[in-house]
Amino acid sequence: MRRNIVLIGMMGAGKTAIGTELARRLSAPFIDIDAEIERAAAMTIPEIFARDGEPFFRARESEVLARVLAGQPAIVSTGGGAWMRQENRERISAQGVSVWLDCDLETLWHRVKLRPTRPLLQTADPRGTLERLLNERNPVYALADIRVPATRGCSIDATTTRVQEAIKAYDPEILEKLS
Ligand SMILES: Nc1ncnc2c1ncn2[C@@H]1O[C@H](COP(=O)(O)OP(=O)(O)O)[C@@H](O)[C@H]1O
Ligand SMILES: O=C(O)C1=C[C@@H](OP(=O)(O)O)[C@@H](O)[C@H](O)C1
Ligand SMILES: [Mg+2]
Repeated sequence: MRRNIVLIGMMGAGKTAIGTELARRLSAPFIDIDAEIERAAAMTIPEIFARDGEPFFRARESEVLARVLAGQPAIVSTGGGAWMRQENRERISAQGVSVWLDCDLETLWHRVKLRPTRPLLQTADPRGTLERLLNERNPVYALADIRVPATRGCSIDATTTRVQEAIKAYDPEILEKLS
């Protein structure tokens, strides 16, 4: 049954911020998959990448996502790479509505450049890495049920309103299941 709202998109697109605000407005549970992984591992995401590597992180990410999607209906914010795995996409599509926060490179870079919390960007050329990932991932993000533009001009508030309206147009019943 499709009963979760699942935010997908690049690092810095606003999945955590918009998910938090959407859940507040709907009085619905909010779950951030990265935060759940950190809680379960009692380590931060950079620590998990440094100690156990990306394949280990991806395996934990899929496990946590499956558990969360099967739990109470919720607003779920994924990490940017979660949607890249087919098994994750299939689970999300079976148990929720996927919402892609589509954001341009300049905006993403502006938001993530000062934060050391994203291990994939700890490279010699982080902006180039972000651009490469964006170009690789955008065609896959485009498979989402709903696309919402999330560029620099739109505040968290305005983007959340757009997400709400897009979900209402796509499947009004899912909002009822959440509240
Ligand atoms: N629409 C927006 N307008 C302004 N700032 C935003 C917007 N969306 C996100 N941010 C800010 O950008 C940063 C990254 O957002 P975050 O929600 O962590 O992105 P993600 O979870 O997709 O990586 C945060 O500091 C957040 O407050
Ligand atoms: O894009 C990615 O592969 C990742 C995005 C991060 O989450 P955010 O998208 O919330 O930054 C986090 O899961 C990890 O650093 C990997
Ligand atoms: Mg996030």
